[in-house]
Formats: sequence, C-alpha cells, structure tokens
Amino acid sequence: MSEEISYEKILEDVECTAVSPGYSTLGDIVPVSLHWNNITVTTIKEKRLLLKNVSGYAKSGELLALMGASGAGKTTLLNMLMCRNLKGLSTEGTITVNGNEMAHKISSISGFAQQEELFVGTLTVKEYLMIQAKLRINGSKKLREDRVTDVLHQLKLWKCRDSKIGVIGEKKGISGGEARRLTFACEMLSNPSLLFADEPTTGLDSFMAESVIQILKGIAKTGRTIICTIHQPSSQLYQMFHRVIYLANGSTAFQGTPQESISFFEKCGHRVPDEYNPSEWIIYKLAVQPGQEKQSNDRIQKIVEQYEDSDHQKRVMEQLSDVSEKIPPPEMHRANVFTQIFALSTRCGIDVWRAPQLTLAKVIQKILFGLFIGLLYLRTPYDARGIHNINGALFFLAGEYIYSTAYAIMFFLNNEFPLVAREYHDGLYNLWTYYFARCISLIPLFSTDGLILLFIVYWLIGLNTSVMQVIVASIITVLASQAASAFGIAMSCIFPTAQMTAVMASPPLVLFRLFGGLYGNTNTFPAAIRWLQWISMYRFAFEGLVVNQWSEIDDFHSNAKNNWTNSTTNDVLDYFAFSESAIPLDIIGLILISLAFYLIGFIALVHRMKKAR
Ligand SMILES: Nc1ncnc2c1ncn2[C@@H]1O[C@H](COP(=O)(O)OP(=O)(O)OP(=O)(O)O)[C@@H](O)[C@H]1O
Repeated sequence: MSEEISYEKILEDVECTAVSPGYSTLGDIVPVSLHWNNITVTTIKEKRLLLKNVSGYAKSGELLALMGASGAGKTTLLNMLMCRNLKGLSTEGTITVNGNEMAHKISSISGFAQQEELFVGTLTVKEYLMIQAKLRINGSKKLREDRVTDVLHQLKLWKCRDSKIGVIGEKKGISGGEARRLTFACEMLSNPSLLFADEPTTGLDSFMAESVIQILKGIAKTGRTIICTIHQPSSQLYQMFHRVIYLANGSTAFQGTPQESISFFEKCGHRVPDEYNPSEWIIYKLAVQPGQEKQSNDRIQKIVEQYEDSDHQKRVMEQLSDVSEKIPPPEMHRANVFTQIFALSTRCGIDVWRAPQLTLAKVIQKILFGLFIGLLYLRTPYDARGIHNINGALFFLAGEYIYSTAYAIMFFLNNEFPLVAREYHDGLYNLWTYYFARCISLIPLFSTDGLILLFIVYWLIGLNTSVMQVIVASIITVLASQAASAFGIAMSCIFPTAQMTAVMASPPLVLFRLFGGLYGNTNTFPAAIRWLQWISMYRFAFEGLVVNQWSEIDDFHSNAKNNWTNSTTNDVLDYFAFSESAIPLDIIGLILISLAFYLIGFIALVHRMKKAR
C-alpha cells in the first residue's frame, strides 16, 4: 500500500496526473462508438489469413488496448479500423462509427498518433503546434492560440513550450516522453472524438510510459474513444486501461476488463502466478514458442475456443447486435490552399533560418571560389590567349552555379519525406501546396548565392561592366542556379535514398556539361545526339555569358577597344557556334528547363507518395 502511495506521489511530482474534462476550446465532441464485426483479412498473393472473424467494439469515454504477441495481428486490426495501409490485402467484415459505415472517411473524423515521432526539429514545441493549428483548425488566430495553449496544458507540455524539438542523434531537444506527448498534442488540435495510437509507450521508461497512459486516460474521460496497440505494459499500467483485447494468431483470444482477463485465463488453466505481471504472462501464453509450434498453436486454439463460448464474447455480440444509427462526428477541417501555402512556407522558412550552417557554408564557398578564380584570371587582357582564358572562366562560372547548386539541394527531401508522407496522408495539405511552398522556400538561398561569386569575379577578371551587361550576367546567373535547383529537386523526388540520388544525378550532369559548348562546337557533334544541347542548362548559361561578354565591348580596356572589331566578335562566337542574338533564347531555355524539372519533380513526388501509402 505504502508503495502505491509513493508511486502516486512521484507521478504527481512529475506532473503526470490525468487531465480533467472541460477545456475552454477543446469543447463539445460527438461521442463515438466504434464497432467491428467479422473482420477477416487475407493477403492477396499468398492467401495468408492475418485476421479471422475478429469482432469487437470501443465506446465513448473508453481507453481500449489491443494486445498480443508479436505477429498476432494488432497492427493489421488497427490499420483495418482506420482503413489505412491495406494494399495487397483482401478484407471482409463491417466497421461502423455510430452505426454508419465510414470506409476511408474514418480518417477525416479521427486522429492517429503514430509510434514514430516526426517533427521539424528546429522549431519550438509551441511554434510547431501553432503551424499544425493553422492547418487543422478552422477559426480565428485567437481560437488557434487558445487551442494550442489548452493542448499544451492538457498534454503537460507547457513547461517545454519554448524548447526546440531537436533531432534525434543530431541536436538535443525535448525528452522522449515530451516528444510522444507532442504527437498526441498535434492530433488533439483537431478535437477528434476518436483517437488511435500505435504503441504509445514503446521506447519510454516506466514513468514516462505511465504519464502517457495517464494523459490518454484523461483524454478518454472527456468522452473521446481511444484505441491503442500496446506491448507488454507494466502491472500498474495494465490496470489503467478500461478494457483490453488480446489477439493471438489473428483471432480474438479475450475481450473485457483487465481484471476479467486475469480470471478468464485462470479458468482456461493459465492462472497468473502472484509474482508475475499479468499481461506479460497472458501474452506469453498466447505466443507461439520457437521449437514448440504445435503445442503453442493447440494452446492458443483452446483459449480462442473457450473465449468464443464465454460470457465475454456474448457481451460483445450483444453490443454488436444493438448498434443504432446515430449522427457521426463532423469531418475535420482542411485548410484552404492559401493557408496551406502560408503555413508550410512559414515552417520551411523558420527551418532554413534556424539552420544557418548551410547558408554560411554556401556564402563562404562562393567568396573563396570567387577570390580564387578572380585572382587566377586577374585583369586578363583581351588578346587571343586572354579570350581563351576568359571563356574558360565563364564556363567555370556556369559550372559552379549548376554543379554546386544541384548537389546542395538534391538531398532536401530524404530527411523530410516521412513527415510529409504522414501529413499528406493524414489530409493536412495537398501535395502541390507542399511542393510549391518548399520550392519557394529554397529559392532565396539557392538562386542568389551565385551572384556573390559573379560580383567578386566580375571586376577582378575585368569583364565588360556596362550596366546592361552586368544585369544580363546577373539574370543568367540566377536562372542557371534556378535550373540547377529544379534539377536537384527533381532528382531528390525521383530517388528514395541519398546514395541513389547522388549516384544517379551524376551521369545527366556530366552529359549536360559535355554539351555545354566548351568541350567542342556542338554543331559538329553527331546529329543523332546533337539535340542534347537543347536540354543542357550548361549550354544556355555558357552561351548567355559568352555572348553577353563579347558581343559588345566597352571602353574598359582601351587597347582592346582599339583592336576590337565586329569580325573579332564574330570569330569568338563562331568558334562556339553561338549567335549574337542568342541571349533571349538562352533566358527562355533556362526558364523552360527549370519548369520542366519542377514538373518532373512533382510527378515523381506524386508517384512516390502513392507508393508510400
Ligand atoms: N501487408 C501485409 N502483407 C503480408 N503480410 C502481412 C501484411 N501485414 C501484416 N502481415 C503479417 O501479418 C502478421 C500480423 O502482423 P501485425 O503487424 O498485424 O502484427 P502485430 O501484432 O502488430 O505484431 P508486432 O507487435 O510485432 O508489431 C505478421 O505475420 C505480418 O508479417
């Protein structure tokens, strides 16, 4: 007894007590009863039976645990109830919410707190919730702020509201328990009547696990229905659930209160020894032991048959036969596209702003490269050798805009894809609004850093400095960087891992460079592959810079001016097969290449997202 009291005390001390009902903004909810009847799930290919005639219910105000040994079918049943991740499976049976069959619509009236915590680690807890609130809540700024404040209190996150979330293994942030509660906080913003949770205590120590279950119980007290899968809870934790369902080999082995489960298994001849944790013992009895498959399967079969003949099963069937049709809860809010774009670009913007290392690295790299190249080609004269050297420098500039931008951007999606996939499939936003906001957020850094390089080398080398020429060179710099960004984004969307992206992006970049114009007069290349120059951003960027430099010589180098004639310009441009009037076409070419790669990236993202469901 004294042990129990001290335990409660500790829980109080760490602010883990259950929340009381009646929050100011998490107001009225429509109570929900979820019923599932004769659920059978089979794999389509192997015809393997994963769930066999499973039936059950969850009521409003109830915290229900789905339990069983590994491979028993808990996740499959949870997925079935949520109508998610059912690709490759054939399903039978009925699932109703307040007596209404909802199918896929169930995700629009329920919350799902997944086991894996995925956040934007550079944001604080409050900032992250405010952006989630923008996407999930239909109402004024005041309502969103009040709801976030309520949720922060309710989920015991108030103390860490201004702490950065952090990234596991990279940047220290909030604790594991706080991260788990933040997952629930996001779901609670929508004020759902029905909440699913996948193993909410896995990976937490016993106090943290207990705090999470206390909070879930508090949420259930407010009239919500909560269903979670759970792995071997401690004895104290076990008694906190209102009801438990045990699955074994895809069948229901028990359904009732935790106390009833202990007496049921005693009746089955598997009395829980005094010193044992009941759930651990029961799961052990429902597991297939390696090397004792036949014995284990026979034991499980007997328990399942005994359950099917029990009063517990009769009670479940009575509940299922008494399902009356009531109003289902309203569908949750979906923000309009402008709000989505605003919220997502704010989030991406803060993320870029709070991770200045990349910006700094790019700026330093450009300054150092600029000084190096500027000094290497310092005040190059406009004679035969000088022209050759300057053309080499211009090709290097084009290459630096394209290569370094493409490689810096092409891993952007790898880290955030799981979060985007989850939020997209949860219906928080459209894919195109995410893509648009993300591309916009990358433009400032990845399109303008080339200008630093350009402005350093421009006067050091002694390129033509008429205002128009500087403007045109700047436009070509920004557009070449843009085309490279779009290429990098497309690569990132097409290939699922960083290694694959790095390996697969290299050959097209080499090809584009080969057709850039410096390595050979592209008009002399075989006709069958000559067209490749028209998809090479190197070609357009290099041509633009060369034509801009040589088509009009100002009086910067007076001796050059004196010697320079129209025929000199023609000679230089003819050497590369560039036309004096090529600049507008180069600009259009770079814009079209950018648009084409942005489009390819989006199509690849849509395809990848479909597969990720
Ligand atoms: N889409 C699928 N295709 C083929 N087999 C599947 C599929 N989904 C689940 N299974 C199989 O069904 C069985 C039950 O899996 P499920 O994930 O539901 O178990 P679980 O009780 O949640 O286990 P764990 O506690 O280890 O997560 C496993 O043998 C699993 O390999």
